[in-house]
Amino acid sequence: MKIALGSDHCGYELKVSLLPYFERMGYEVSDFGCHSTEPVDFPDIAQQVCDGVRKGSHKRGIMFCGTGVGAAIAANKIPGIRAAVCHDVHSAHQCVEHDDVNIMCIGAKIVGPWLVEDLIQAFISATFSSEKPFRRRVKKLHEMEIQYAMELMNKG
Ligand SMILES: O=C(CO)[C@H](O)[C@H](O)[C@H](O)COP(=O)(O)O
Repeated sequence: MKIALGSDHCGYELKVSLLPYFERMGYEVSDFGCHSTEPVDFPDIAQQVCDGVRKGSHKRGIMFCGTGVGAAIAANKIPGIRAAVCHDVHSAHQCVEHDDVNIMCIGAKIVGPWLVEDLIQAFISATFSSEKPFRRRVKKLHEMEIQYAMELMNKG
């Protein structure tokens, strides 16, 4: 599974510290930035990471900012993206199993170096459930995207 990575300046060091972990686990990753601790704006990075996922070159994405919150807000603006802040292992797998989350957002200033590996492992190993209620709900999320996009277009 190819994974798109991204961070802002607050998440940069944690993201980079995880590169040996990804290699050890045999996960193929692309780093869409940022590439230093120079301040950047998380929406710019979220766009890069999410484009990798929605265009299909990467199956899932993982983003790191200070809290994970800004990254998740930005990612959820992008059609086809379902992003969640996950700071516990149960959410990290259930968000995929029930909600087909494709971008996990982590607060680099909130979680520690051991927990983050468990979060990533849970997120990457999980698969979307084939049960009807979960499929129906994700379909509704998709329909909401279309509905609100149409509203905007009709406003001209
Ligand atoms: O946590 C974040 C957004 O939810 C981001 O990491 C921001 O960068 C955070 O707001 C910190 O910003 P600053 O420019 O480093 O003060």
